[in-house]
Amino acid sequence: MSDNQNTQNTSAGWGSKLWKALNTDIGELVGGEKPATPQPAPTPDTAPAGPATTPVAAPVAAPVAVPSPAPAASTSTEDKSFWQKTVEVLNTDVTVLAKDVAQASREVWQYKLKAGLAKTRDKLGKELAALFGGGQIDEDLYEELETVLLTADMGVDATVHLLKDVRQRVSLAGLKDASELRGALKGALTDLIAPLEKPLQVEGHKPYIIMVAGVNGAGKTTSIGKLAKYFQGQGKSVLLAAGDTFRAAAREQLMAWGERNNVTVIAQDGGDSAAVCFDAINAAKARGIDIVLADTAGRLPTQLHLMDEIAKVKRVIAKADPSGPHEILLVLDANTGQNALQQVKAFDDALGLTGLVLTKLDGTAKGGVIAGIAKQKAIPLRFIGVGEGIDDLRPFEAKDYVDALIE
Ligand SMILES: Nc1nc2c(ncn2[C@@H]2O[C@H](COP(=O)(O)OP(=O)(O)OP(=O)(O)O)[C@@H](O)[C@H]2O)c(=O)[nH]1
Repeated sequence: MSDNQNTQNTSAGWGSKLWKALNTDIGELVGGEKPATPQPAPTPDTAPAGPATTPVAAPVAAPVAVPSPAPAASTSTEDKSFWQKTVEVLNTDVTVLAKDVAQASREVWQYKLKAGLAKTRDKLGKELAALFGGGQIDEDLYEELETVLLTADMGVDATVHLLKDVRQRVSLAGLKDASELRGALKGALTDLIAPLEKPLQVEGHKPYIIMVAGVNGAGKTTSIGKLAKYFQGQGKSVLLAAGDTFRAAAREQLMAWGERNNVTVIAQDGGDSAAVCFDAINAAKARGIDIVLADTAGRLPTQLHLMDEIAKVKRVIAKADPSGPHEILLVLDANTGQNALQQVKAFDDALGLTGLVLTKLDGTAKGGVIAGIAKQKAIPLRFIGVGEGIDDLRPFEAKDYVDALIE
């Protein structure tokens, strides 16, 4: 008999025994006497110490500990292995289930990303399809490729870089046919934007203070709501600082969101942004909160007094916690295209950015701007947004992005 058959037979024996255990009382199962009065059902981590009459409940949803110390002296070796096997199977199933859920969630995101990038892909894709349709690779083709990349908002520097890289790939691999350029372009683009892929690790500080900045309407407040949900999903506790004291609706927006999701929001009537952030950090310390997400009012880089004001918010945060802020995120609206590069530079000069969030990729054909950002200065692109839904913001992954952009 093969090992496989052996395992199946043993499992079948165990399975029918488990079925019996679930449906009959344990007293009968282990050969003991039927009790006069009902006893609580055994659970895997207590093991059968005696008879019971209540059927065992449905499998638990969290990993189960193997019985320890060893089950009661009266339990036979066979019973011990029966319960150990039960525990093993329950644990295995939960692990498999968790993997399935993670895989399904990844597939949903890849679908959303693809749908979100449809506008950019339709434009870029159609033009590239015409270019890569067939024929020889020649100078005319490179020129046309240059135009296509520029119109997808990649910017001059990134376009020059990509063309140089594509040419190298063509000559190294001895490519001749235009259809082979697609792979070369995907490779060059992935390599260019890969340095932006550095997921945010909220570890090492408690609270971990994340300050959020950006121009008006970029999606700061909405992104904070989405991020709070994202971090809650990772088992972290979150507190929000309604530091956008300029736009009253921003505070209400944040408070409504906090109420719905059971997240504390620190806000003040009037008051200044720095004071709200200061209070929020102290409240988070007192409550043992893991993450503080601090909103700020929208401002243009040309409004110098407002750029000074946001630098002050950063300094005041450092007064509440000398190690903070631990992350300074700039939220960019993808619709702004190449303009985003100036915003990155100005906010980086004022605050020293540690990460970027690119929102509204779903509403624009300017998704190529990521290449321009990567070429200018590879500040990690922590998250990208492809919709208004709460789950429409996720960590940036270069390969997924390029796959969704160039089919
Ligand atoms: N389609 C789409 N809309 C988004 C996305 N992110 C944010 N929005 C929308 O953009 C609009 C502005 O978002 P807010 O979060 O209010 O922007 P803000 O930066 O806080 O605005 P100010 O406080 O005025 O500076 C809202 O209608 C959001 O729903 C996204 O990824 N896709």
